Amino acid sequence: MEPKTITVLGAGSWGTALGTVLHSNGHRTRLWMRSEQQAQEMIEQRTNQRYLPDVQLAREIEMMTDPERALWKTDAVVLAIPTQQVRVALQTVNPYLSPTMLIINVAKGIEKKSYCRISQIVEEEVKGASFAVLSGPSHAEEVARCMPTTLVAAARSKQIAEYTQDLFMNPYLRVYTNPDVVGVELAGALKNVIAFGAGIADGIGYGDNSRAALITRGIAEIARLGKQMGASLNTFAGLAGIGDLIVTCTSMHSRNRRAGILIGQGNSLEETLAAIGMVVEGVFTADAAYELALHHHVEMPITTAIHNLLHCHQPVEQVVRELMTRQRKHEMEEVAAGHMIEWLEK
Ligand SMILES: NC(=O)c1ccc[n+]([C@@H]2O[C@H](COP(=O)([O-])OP(=O)(O)OC[C@H]3O[C@@H](n4cnc5c(N)ncnc54)[C@H](O)[C@@H]3O)[C@@H](O)[C@H]2O)c1
Ligand SMILES: O=P(O)(O)OC[C@H](O)CO
Repeated sequence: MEPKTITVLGAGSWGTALGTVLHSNGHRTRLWMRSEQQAQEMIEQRTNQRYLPDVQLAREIEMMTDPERALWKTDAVVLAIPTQQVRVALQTVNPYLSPTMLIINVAKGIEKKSYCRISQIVEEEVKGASFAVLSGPSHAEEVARCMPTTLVAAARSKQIAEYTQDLFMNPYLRVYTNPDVVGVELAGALKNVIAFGAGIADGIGYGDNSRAALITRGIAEIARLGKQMGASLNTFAGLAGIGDLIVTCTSMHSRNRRAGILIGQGNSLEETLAAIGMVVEGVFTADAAYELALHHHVEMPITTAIHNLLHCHQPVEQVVRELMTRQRKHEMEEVAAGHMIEWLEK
């Protein structure tokens, strides 16, 4: 691929890490951020001390706060902004976007109140924009250190998915394509809620059995909602689905898991978010996920439990007891629905 000009909106941990990837792939890379002070520090120190310390940033990566300069003749715009801020950020830069620019979202969440996925926010805010989503098991701390990582680039058009794949793919970052935008977006957003729950279980002092249960039953309920919303079930068995859920439920890099651990240890939500100091998407998406489940008449017991814990202030012990003592169930949906599988009479 010919070198392109790429603007990353948001210089947190993920935006900065992806900036290093794009630069090492030979693209002209610009990082746009709100804070003049942060931009100056990054220009002078060639590091992102707050969000990704100890990672050296190449001299050629440009840091800036002026949206007009950041978006001047750019080929693609990477949205690396926390979900709840994406709309306002797009409104800020909108006058400088052009219809030829591809918008690639890398944030993982669902907007509160509107219950919009990011592709829907982009559709509303930037009419006619081409869109792709890049997701999968990928902690910034490892990608920025060139540790082998796999991702999924999803777009409705094969050409856009492959263009996104080519922009990011390199010997340490392997990117697959997928046509299922809805599935990839939902998988990335909803796994954060489950990972927050897995962290809570760890914080309480529960063991590996509990974590495995949350991962397995977590992907089952994510896929159930996804299917109802038109996603492909295969997506949930892939990198953006079970792959990302595994890494987020098990890694000490995970902001969602670490936040859950602090809650499980008895800290308040306020203390927890302040201690993490970066976005904990699962906390903000839990609400929207709960509402979507209600709207689509889909059972999502773990997500509901997290929602109740966060918003109905139910004590953790009560939430766990309620989850474990629900009505007994079949594991397979087909059996639960009375289809397939012949049981022996005795
Ligand atoms: N960190 C990771 O490893 C990782 C990996 C994959 C996906 N993601 C996703 O990427 C998104 C960003 O996560 P992160 O970890 O980089 O978050 P972060 O908390 O490290 O950084 C967020 C950045 O966005 C900036 N920001 C917030 N509101 C803004 C606005 N209105 N305009 C401009 N900038 C704004 C903040 O100043 C900050 O620099 C999240 O949705 C997250 O789920 C993160
Ligand atoms: O650190 P987290 O929990 O926000 O997760 C980051 C990525 O989504 C992992 O793939």
